[in-house]
Amino acid sequence: MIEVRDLTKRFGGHEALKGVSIEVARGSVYGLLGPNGAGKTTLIKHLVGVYRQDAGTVTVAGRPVYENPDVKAIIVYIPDELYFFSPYSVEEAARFYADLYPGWSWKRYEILKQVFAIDPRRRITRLSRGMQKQVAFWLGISAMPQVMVLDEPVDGLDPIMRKKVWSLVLQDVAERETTVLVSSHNLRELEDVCDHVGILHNGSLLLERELDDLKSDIHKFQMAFTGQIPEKIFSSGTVLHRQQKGSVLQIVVKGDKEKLMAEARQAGPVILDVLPLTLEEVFIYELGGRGYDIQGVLI
Ligand SMILES: Nc1ncnc2c1ncn2[C@@H]1O[C@H](COP(=O)(O)OP(=O)(O)OP(=O)(O)O)[C@@H](O)[C@H]1O
Repeated sequence: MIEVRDLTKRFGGHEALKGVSIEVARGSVYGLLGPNGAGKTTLIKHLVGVYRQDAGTVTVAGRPVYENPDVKAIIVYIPDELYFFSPYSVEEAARFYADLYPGWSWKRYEILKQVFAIDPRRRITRLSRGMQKQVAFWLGISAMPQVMVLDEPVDGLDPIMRKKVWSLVLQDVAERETTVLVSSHNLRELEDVCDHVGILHNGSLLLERELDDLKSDIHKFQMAFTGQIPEKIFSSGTVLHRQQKGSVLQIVVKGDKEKLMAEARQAGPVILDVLPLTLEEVFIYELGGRGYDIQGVLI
């Protein structure tokens, strides 16, 4: 649904994107992670047709986005810094959206009134930042888009509203196969909602993976030994991390779980556990193994 190929963007002498390629299939949620200045917003602004690329291609539903109103009519963009026309009430903004988006549903708008509980006669610019974000989702979801592009979407929302907003978006993904690209600094926020993630750093994609895969081929073994801890336990996988405390060994290995389990048993531990890994740990070990200090890349 979303296809970005070798995207390059320069601002004066600064190369903000250096040949980035990503693909987001219909009905999936792609998380774009990266520290400040990595290029997330720049990439997003290409996806929604604000910027024209210096090189590469950017297509949504098979068509270029830049200067293409037909494609823009299927995309809802919720930016980090919201902008609303100052005299508009929620109701007036809804009428504006209804004209802009062919898929707009007044029925949905009415249903979502109960969720957001904001008086639609209120002028949007007089609402708090978090309430303005809620209005952006209220209108965005009512527009029935095929694609949602969300830049730091839940920043400024309280925890209950974060959950509500994500559940509405994910419901749309499940029922209407909406395609979502979401940017964030926060790995934990994305862990529960994305099925793919990409890490952008200094204008390049460091890593791009399917979450299930990412978690399924890295394993953390905890073993306790009565005697000497063997130097080498695994011969089939790649050891990403090893920590020994007294008689307990924690070892993070990439490889086939069954084979690794057999090798671990062979070493003769008195206790053997496979511990669950968070996405953050997976990234720490994956990128650490490639010479990156993840702490400097993500929070
Ligand atoms: N309009 C612009 N003119 C000049 N430089 C820009 C412009 N927009 C972005 N940049 C530069 O491009 C780089 C990427 O910026 P971008 O806003 O895409 O990062 P980001 O990953 O979204 O960061 P953040 O997490 O802080 O929002 C930065 O070095 C930034 O200074």
